[in-house]
Amino acid sequence: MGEESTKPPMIGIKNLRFTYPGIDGHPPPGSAPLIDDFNLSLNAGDRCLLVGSNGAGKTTILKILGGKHMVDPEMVRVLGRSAFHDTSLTSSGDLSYLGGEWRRDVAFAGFEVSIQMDVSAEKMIYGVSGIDPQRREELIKVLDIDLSWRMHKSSDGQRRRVQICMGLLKPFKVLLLDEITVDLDVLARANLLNYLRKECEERGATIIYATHIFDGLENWPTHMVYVAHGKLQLALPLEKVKEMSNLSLMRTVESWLRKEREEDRKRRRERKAKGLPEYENRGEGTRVVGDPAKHAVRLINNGWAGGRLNSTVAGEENFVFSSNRVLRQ
Ligand SMILES: Nc1ncnc2c1ncn2[C@@H]1O[C@H](COP(=O)(O)OP(=O)(O)OP(=O)(O)O)[C@@H](O)[C@H]1O
Repeated sequence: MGEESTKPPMIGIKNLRFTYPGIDGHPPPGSAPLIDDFNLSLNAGDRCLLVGSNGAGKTTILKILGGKHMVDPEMVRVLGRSAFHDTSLTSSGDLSYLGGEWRRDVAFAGFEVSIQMDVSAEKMIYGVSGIDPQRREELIKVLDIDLSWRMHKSSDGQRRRVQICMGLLKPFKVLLLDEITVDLDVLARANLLNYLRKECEERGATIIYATHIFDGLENWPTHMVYVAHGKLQLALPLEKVKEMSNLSLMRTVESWLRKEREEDRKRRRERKAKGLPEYENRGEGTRVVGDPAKHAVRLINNGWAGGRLNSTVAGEENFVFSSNRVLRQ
């Protein structure tokens, strides 16, 4: 992907290695990296499907690219810049990340807002300043948004359309989509996919889309990236994937995941036969602090910024939720 091009890639990942940090910002001792030896390069116009089984590391990779997790700036470049360190990438709208959370970090009324508050779709969408009115009208039409929808009373699909619209208002150069079309109806999803294809073909935008849903995607991507256990398994142009397999995209991915599961099972059986634990230690992102003989506390990195998550873990005692400087929402 892009090896033959002389232009710098829109997205460049080089020897990426990442472990979720413990409370002190360091990986838990003895843990294997969650993402390891990951390399990928994407050019303008590329539309890349990121596939893999649950827990493979897709969201983690997208969050790293979206500047939400800190890594060595040389490992991940977006538009030639480090997404974590160069916050102007996201504030300018050049880099847009759309994930499953009901939150948009667009500058609306000057701060991050929840998309579930008592406010109209119109206020949300028109509250973003510096937007080309023609682009805004087109997005409202593509996503078939009724501007009078009240966000706290909308359906999940309606709210999702507004969220997607807000994420696309600025003419992004790189768009990271973490399965956000699950709530959309068939028409909204098809229209959105067409719009995104057009953005790549006409404006040279680059998109990575992590998904488990292959409806309407048969000829949508230009590239396929398959990740398993945080490691890159395949990164190929779509036509190469089609040469390798005459199955549909969904069946092709299914066959990869089946093979992966069989290999996992075999590996676990072998580990067990050797008297080793079935599962390797990949690090939980938790760490015990204090004197265990007294009242040691297990600190949990829950991936949320401080004070934003009100939650308890039923049945667990001596647990303290905390956040970490190197993780952003
Ligand atoms: N904040 C966190 N701290 C520690 N570990 C985490 C954190 N978030 C995710 N993980 C772990 O990282 C691994 C990869 O998770 P990730 O969400 O990237 O997978 P995914 O491929 O997106 O999965 P899915 O298809 O289920 O969305 C999982 O084993 C998960 O438990």
